[in-house]
Amino acid sequence: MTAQTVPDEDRPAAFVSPVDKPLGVAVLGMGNVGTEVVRILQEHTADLAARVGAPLVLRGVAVRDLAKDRGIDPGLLTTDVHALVARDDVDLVVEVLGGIEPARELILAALNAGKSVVTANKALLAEYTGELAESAERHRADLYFEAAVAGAIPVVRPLMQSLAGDRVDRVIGIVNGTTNFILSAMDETGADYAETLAEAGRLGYAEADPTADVEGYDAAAKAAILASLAFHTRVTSADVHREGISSITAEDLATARAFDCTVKLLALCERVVEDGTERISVRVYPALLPLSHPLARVSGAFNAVVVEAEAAGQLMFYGQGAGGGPTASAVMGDLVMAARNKFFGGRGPGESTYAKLPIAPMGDTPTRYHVNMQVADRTGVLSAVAAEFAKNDVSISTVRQEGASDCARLVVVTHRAKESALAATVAALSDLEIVGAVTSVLRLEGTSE
Ligand SMILES: NC(=O)C1=CN([C@@H]2O[C@H](COP(=O)(O)OP(=O)(O)OC[C@H]3O[C@@H](n4cnc5c(N)ncnc54)[C@H](O)[C@@H]3O)[C@@H](O)[C@H]2O)C=CC1
Ligand SMILES: N[C@@H](CC=O)C(=O)O
Ligand code: NA
Repeated sequence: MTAQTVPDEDRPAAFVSPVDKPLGVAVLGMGNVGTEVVRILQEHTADLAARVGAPLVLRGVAVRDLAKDRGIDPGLLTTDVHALVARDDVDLVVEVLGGIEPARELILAALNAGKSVVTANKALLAEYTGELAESAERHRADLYFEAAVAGAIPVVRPLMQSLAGDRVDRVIGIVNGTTNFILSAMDETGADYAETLAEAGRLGYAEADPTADVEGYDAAAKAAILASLAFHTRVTSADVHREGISSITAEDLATARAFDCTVKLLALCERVVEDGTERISVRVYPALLPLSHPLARVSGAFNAVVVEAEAAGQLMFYGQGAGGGPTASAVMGDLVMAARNKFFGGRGPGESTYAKLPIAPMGDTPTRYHVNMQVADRTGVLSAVAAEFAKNDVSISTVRQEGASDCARLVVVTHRAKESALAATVAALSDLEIVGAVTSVLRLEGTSE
């Protein structure tokens, strides 16, 4: 397939370039995402040229193994990733290698040479956006990363551009496809945790090291990116409270169902105003969600992000958040935008961190809780348990008891309380002679109480 140039007569007069120079693209990495990016670049050459205003020409693809048949001209493949980025005929770099190094130094090398970069690398962005954005700014290049959060779903661009004139108060999302795939399968079919995780790997959803998915690191990186954009404040992974799904049991899912809820791994980014002081809370954990909540119906590898803004109200973004094709769709959207900017001159909006809001410690974060306990079924148990909640100023919403004798199960659902108050309550309950064990504590999100 040959690159096509848009005829001048088909372009608005202001956009006719005197030099119809093609734009050179380097793709770094040919795994799940890179393979799809290369396919789209090669199969949709004419459409892309028309949308950019100039042909996009693939100059090379960095791989680790030259011998592997990848269905493209082997002359495009190279293991010398640094030399590929440095080529004079490369104007735009797509980084889909993953990991911190060499991705970081390659992106910096590209930006320092004035080349625009599109990356899907949330792990890198959640640590180094500051350094990368500064280099992009200094060298008048674009740094785009729609694919880094919720794959194909447009959420970075809406936060950065569409909502630039509004005030975002809250972002709550399911932003990890692998864990949503696992939790949905465990909930809907009682599927086995380990087998479902392996299937997520086969389908191209899981990270190279799936610990990043199941322990919440991937969602925490995405939460850091979302919070930075939403609150105009630099937030890194270290600022995010993180818990994964590896401790979620079939019993937790059954309890959730008994309360008309399900369990989802949520990323929550909130503006918290207390005594006139504004802070932000950014956290990732598995939580109960009422089945009536729109995020409760998001199943499989799908992602969804709900944004609440002062003037816009509630917005919901939904779609495929993982997999080679959906992620490549977001990469290609960014690539077309970055290429248009290169061709016509100008840049897209860059990082905005002017607000510099402080991060609220997790202990100060208020939410609701389901506290599951094993108790003795004796007179006075309920009042003793209730007294510990009251002592710590944690108000009880409902109590449910199942079973009898020494292995009765008590589930206490609270109203909103601070994490530190709940932790003190749980410690006190565990010391009570009538409480055998506090078997699980799950947060309850998405209710108005
Ligand atoms: N797979 C998905 O659903 C999504 C992935 N992402 C991100 O996209 C990036 C790529 O993800 P995948 O394609 O799934 O990963 P992958 O592991 O399938 O592909 C990465 C490829 O880069 C190659 N590579 C790594 N270092 C290299 C080096 N120094 N030189 C040459 N080749 C090198 C690897 O051999 C591998 O083929 C990651 O940052 C990931 O977090 C983002 C959103 C969704
Ligand atoms: N491993 C990630 C891939 C997309 O970001 C996920 O499962 O969501
Ligand atoms: Na996205």
